[in-house]
Amino acid sequence: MKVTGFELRRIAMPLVSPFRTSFGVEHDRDVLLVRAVTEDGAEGWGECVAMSEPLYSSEYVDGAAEVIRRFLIPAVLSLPDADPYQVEVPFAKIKGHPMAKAAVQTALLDAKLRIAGMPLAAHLGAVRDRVPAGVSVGIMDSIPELLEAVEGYLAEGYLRIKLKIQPGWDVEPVRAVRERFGDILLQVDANTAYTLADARHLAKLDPFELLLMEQPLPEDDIRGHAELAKQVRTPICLDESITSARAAADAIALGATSVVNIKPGRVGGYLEARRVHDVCAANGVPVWVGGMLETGIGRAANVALAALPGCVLPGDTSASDRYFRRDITAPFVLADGHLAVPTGPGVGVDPDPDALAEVTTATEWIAR
Ligand SMILES: O=C(O)CCC(=O)N[C@@H](C(=O)O)c1ccccc1
Repeated sequence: MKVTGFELRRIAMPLVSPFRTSFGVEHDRDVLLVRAVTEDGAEGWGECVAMSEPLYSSEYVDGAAEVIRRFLIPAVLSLPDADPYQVEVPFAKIKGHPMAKAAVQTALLDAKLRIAGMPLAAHLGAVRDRVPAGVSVGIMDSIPELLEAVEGYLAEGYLRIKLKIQPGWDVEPVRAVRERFGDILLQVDANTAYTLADARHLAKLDPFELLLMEQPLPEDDIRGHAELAKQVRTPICLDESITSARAAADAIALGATSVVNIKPGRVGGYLEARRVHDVCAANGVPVWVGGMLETGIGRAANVALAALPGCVLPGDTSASDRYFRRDITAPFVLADGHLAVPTGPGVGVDPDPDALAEVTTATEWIAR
């Protein structure tokens, strides 16, 4: 597949409500989209999930744009065949920047699959035509406000609730939700906010029968998570720590995780995400697909990934209106608590030109 060039397009997507985590509050998304254009006029889209600031991981959107512009696109254009599998060779020589790499690789994968007329879900090995939807609920100013938000999401049909937690907002909110809503599927996400010294406190979550406790400790504290797993009954799920299939194998072998959140942007793309899925499946470790507040482009690809056999828990694949008043693609809409897996070639959705124009803040074309 010959690529004539790439478009880097920045869009500003206001969130329907502020989204607060242990590392900050998001009011809008400054998203970088990558569009690959091939010689015969086909195109493919990739969404970079890096946030505006390096708070979830070391990447941030301006930095990702620079790495894509200076290093990743030249690496692709230097290849005789801009194949998404083959770009992993020159990309491996560039250290880090998985979200930037994922955006470029996904644009190439989308183009290749559109040309072949193959849906991404089929290419990845999907076994379902719809996936159960979970929803992520941010840290709130009060417990009544939290209960109102959870009640609304359950009324919409979400099948799993994930509560963001941090020191000072953990046991009480979980207790309140469990007492109010009974035995719903419920889990928590700490985004690295605790240390091993908090083990006894985190064990206070055990009576609430949570599905999992996500990333309680810093992303590089694998030993700490293995130690914590011996002190709490709630299953540990890693997110930020799982940067590759090898990292997943190591964390599993060391007893640091018993569930894995797969995020393609965090591991460098959907091809490595499938490898993480396969390593976890080989070890009997359940996985689910996390989210980074994606637009319909990234959301479509995540829903395809969530249809793989090992994805046995509802993911953070929520409906578009969880975050956006108007998505740049046809909105993903909850149906009986599920999202339909796109059936079109590639990621299976296209940006609506008018919606895209409305939110575009910058665009640049980078050619051979
Ligand atoms: O539904 C979604 O897309 C968001 C799910 C979610 O909570 N993402 C969290 C996370 O740490 O997993 C996040 C929020 C903000 C920024 C980055 C990540």
